[in-house]
Amino acid sequence: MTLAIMGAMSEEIAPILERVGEYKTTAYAGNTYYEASYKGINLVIAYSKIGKVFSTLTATTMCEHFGAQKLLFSGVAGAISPKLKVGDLIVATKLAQHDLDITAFGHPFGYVPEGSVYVEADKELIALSKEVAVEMGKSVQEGIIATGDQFVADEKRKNWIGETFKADALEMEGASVAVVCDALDVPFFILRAISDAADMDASFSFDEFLETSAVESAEFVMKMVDKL
Ligand SMILES: Nc1ncnc2c(CN3C[C@H](CCSCCOCCO)[C@@H](O)C3)c[nH]c12
Repeated sequence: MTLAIMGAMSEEIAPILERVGEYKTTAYAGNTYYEASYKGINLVIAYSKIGKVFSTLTATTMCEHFGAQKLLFSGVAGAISPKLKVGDLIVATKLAQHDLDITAFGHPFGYVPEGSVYVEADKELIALSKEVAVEMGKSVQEGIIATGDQFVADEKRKNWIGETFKADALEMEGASVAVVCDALDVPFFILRAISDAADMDASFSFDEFLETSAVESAEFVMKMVDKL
C-alpha cells in the first residue's frame, strides 16, 4: 500500500521525515517528494507550500503520480471553537472552503454548481484516530474545518467563518485536499494541532507555536501509520 503524508509547510513534515529516517528525494512539478519504506508501507511525503492551489497540486500529484491509496494530512490550524487551545488536536469530520463565494447568484457560501459545501473525511481513518487517541491518552476533538486562502488574524472574520460553516478550526489547505481525494476516490484524513486563535495575536502565536504544534500533529499521525 502506498500512503501519502502531506503538510503545507516544511515545519509540518520535518517531524515525519525525522521519524522515517531514510528516504528517496524526487523533484517533480515544482515540488519535492520524499519516498520511504516504513514498516512495510510505501510512504510518499511532501509539504505543498501554503494555500489551496499548492495543496491541490500536491495532493493530486501524490495520488496520480505516486499512486497514493490513502492520504493523511498533518499540520497546524487556527482555532475558532473556544474549546480548542494551542496544542489541542482536531480531526476534520468534513471540510469547506470559506472563501468560495458566488452568493450573488443565490448559492450558499462555499458552494459552486456540481460541487458541495462540505466534503466528508474517511470514516475508517477517523475511527482509527479515535483508537490512537485512547492509546495515547489524548483528547482529540472532531469537528468541521474551514479552508481559505487567507491567514485569518481577525476576530470578526474568524467568527463569521465559525457561524457560516459551523467550523471549529480554520486553515488554508484541508478542503482543497478533500476535494482532490474525494474526486480521485482516495480515503483522506486531516489532522491539525492548534497554533493560534485566528485573532489579532494570531501571527505572534503562530510563530511561537508552529513547531511544537506541528510535532504534536505529526506524532499522532505516525501513531496512526503504525496501526495501518
Ligand atoms: N490563523 C490561521 N489562518 C489560516 N491558516 C492557519 C494555520 C494553518 N496553516 C499555517 C499556514 C499559514 C501561515 S502563513 C505565514 C507563514 O509565514 C512564513 C514566513 O513568513 C498555512 O499553511 C495554513 C494556522 N493558523 C492559521
